[in-house]
Amino acid sequence: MLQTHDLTVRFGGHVAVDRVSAAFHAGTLTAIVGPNGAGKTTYFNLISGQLKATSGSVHLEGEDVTALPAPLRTRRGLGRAFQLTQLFPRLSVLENVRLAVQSRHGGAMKLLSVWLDQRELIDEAMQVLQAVRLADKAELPAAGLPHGDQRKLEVALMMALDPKVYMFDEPTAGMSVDEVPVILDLIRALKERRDKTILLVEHKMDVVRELADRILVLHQGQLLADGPPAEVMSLPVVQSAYLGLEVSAADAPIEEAA
Ligand SMILES: Nc1ncnc2c1ncn2[C@@H]1O[C@H](COP(=O)(O)OP(=O)(O)OP(=O)(O)O)[C@@H](O)[C@H]1O
Repeated sequence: MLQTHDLTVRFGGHVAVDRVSAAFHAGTLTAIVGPNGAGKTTYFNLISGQLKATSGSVHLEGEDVTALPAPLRTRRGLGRAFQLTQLFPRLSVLENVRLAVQSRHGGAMKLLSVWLDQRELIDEAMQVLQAVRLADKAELPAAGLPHGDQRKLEVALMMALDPKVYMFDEPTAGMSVDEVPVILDLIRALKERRDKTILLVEHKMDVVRELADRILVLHQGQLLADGPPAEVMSLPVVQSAYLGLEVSAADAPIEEAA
């Protein structure tokens, strides 16, 4: 289980994420929605360790990981789609994914011969590339991929690490219409496995409605609503937030509105 407790970050006087408490369970896909600037990406950054919290905590499987830097949180099983800056741009697509597969296997592969190591790692990396439909671009340098393919590569790298918690931040943004279903199918397949905790920041409400077991609404850094999709989306306070009307979590507590 992943938990945030009163998670908060301030940038000067601005509180971008404001005492957000929530728990995320394996087998559940939670969509995090909210208007632009609501704090969704910042909340992700606090969970993954890209940003240091001003106060509050993040727990993974009962362990307090709040003080851990991002790479150590990754090792504990928190998977955040890689940013392009974290790739090896001159290495091929396949090499990048192979390195991610290798880092997941860690010491376990040492027992095998070097040749077997390489063969198995490459086979596994190719399977991941097939899943995201990038196998035909395996030999190209990562930096040369068009935008949609780079987004697929980000997902491929996360899959190669096979974390306990998958965090997708607008995974289909900037993709062409024929590429979007590839990523959505993958997320659907992950969900069907029932053993992964999936967090999805997504603006497209049709995607959210189809995939989410639960919706968490952020508004001005605060948790405005948290619950099953139909229930949450029908709340007047949520509709107001989406229409951009003046509203705050304090004006309409979720308990009263539900
Ligand atoms: N490093 C930073 N320094 C200062 N302000 C920041 C920083 N990161 C985020 N913010 C501010 O925090 C607020 C929340 O931003 P965030 O990107 O998390 O929103 P979001 O909900 O993901 O928005 P969008 O849907 O547009 O991506 C915004 O007002 C943003 O300007």
